[in-house]
Amino acid sequence: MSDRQQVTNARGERIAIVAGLRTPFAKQATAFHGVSALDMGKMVVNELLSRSELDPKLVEQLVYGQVVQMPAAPNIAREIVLGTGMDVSTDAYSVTRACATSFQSTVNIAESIMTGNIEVGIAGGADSSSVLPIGVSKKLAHALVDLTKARTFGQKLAIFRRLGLKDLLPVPPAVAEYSTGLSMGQTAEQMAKSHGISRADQDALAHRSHSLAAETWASGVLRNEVMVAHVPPYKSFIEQDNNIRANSELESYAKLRPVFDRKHGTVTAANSTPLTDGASAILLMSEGKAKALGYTPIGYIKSYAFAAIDVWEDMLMGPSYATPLALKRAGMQLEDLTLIEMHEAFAAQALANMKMFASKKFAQEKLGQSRAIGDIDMTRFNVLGGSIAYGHPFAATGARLITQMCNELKRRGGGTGLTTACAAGGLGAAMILEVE
Ligand SMILES: CC(=O)SCCNC(=O)CCNC(=O)[C@H](O)C(C)(C)COP(=O)(O)OP(=O)(O)OC[C@H]1O[C@@H](n2cnc3c(N)ncnc32)[C@H](O)[C@@H]1OP(=O)(O)O
Repeated sequence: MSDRQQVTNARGERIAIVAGLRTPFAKQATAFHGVSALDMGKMVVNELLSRSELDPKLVEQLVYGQVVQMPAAPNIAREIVLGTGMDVSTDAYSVTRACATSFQSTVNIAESIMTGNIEVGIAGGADSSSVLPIGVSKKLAHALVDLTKARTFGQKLAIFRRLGLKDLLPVPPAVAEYSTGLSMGQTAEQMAKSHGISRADQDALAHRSHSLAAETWASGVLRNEVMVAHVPPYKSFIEQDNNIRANSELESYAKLRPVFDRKHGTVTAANSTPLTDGASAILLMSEGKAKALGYTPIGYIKSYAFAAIDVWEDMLMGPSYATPLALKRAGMQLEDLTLIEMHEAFAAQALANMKMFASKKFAQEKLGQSRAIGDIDMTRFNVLGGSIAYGHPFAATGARLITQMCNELKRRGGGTGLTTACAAGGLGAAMILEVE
């Protein structure tokens, strides 16, 4: 089998990213408080269709994802189709790959186009940290099921007697690994310690992220890819990401106390992504269809790869495993890339991955290759700032990275760009995009 990946349909046409759009990203319980991921998903898909002036009937498939699932609407993709002006016959299904979910939905649509099953599709993802499926304790859930079977008052009373007061408390979903119980922040702490990532370096990366993102917003370039979101019940709107700190002082980062290891830790609110609400979407077509409909694509998918590693150690190291695969499949080396965009879950995680990109030892021992992935040139890395500043509505981030990369490459006159993300479950995603 060849290492190279042919990201085309049977006619040899590339997979075109015709347009990408997102809502502004808002910190938990701020502008999108009370607005579900589904509602944000509907907003962004509606606006994408309207801005693209595309007849919704032409969209043959919509693949969408949400990391924090809402039990009331488990197939968010189909609800988006039914809740927007889309044709009811548009096929729709939902996927999850934790923080790399919209990489996955993009690949699903791309693969549907590659096989010739469809010519036009929409991918994306949305998450809300403000509208959550707040659950009940295991004991209460057990009792509630038993109650439906109890016939007599005495049987019902006996079931209630099994419960203590604390069993009645609501249980919010944890941002933690199911199999290890470790929170993402604890994993970031673990990675900072095992890879010797200092607090100062983490704060400096976070500060860089905010400064670049603030400059990017000030330049106006994000207006093309970030919609103004009118927030139900339509008395307010949000037009810009609200986590970004313009003119923040690096000294103020150093003052914060670590969150996940209060005594010996280095991971703080400033060098972590915040809990965020937001949605994104991408319109994909075969190159021929895009041309026939008169669109100029913003980019094409050159290669992609997913990887999976252990969850007990270095769980957020996915980019260091997925990137070499995507590079190999594109027939490229890291230094050939015009730009690199890595999801910053935590500064410690991004810095540990950057360190492993440069490590020959890591390449030999973990990847079975003699050469390091490559040194990251900071003038090409997260040039518009990263997730620490923009925020990270889990399922929406991949599509943000892809769209932002295509548009930035275009502004620079074209080239190739890597987008990569770590994800819970020890997963990693990487996609190389080419722009003319
Ligand atoms: C694959 C993956 O992507 S894994 C990642 C998944 N995502 C996560 O796990 C989310 C991680 N993040 C979190 O859980 C939360 O954001 C936390 C726990 C780190 C912080 O939560 P909170 O304490 O609610 O953050 P909050 O925004 O209130 O900030 C705390 C303080 O730090 C301050 N602060 C935050 N950022 C900065 C900054 N850049 N500079 C200076 N001060 C800052 C805030 O102003 C606030 O100060 P105050 O208490 O005086 O008001």
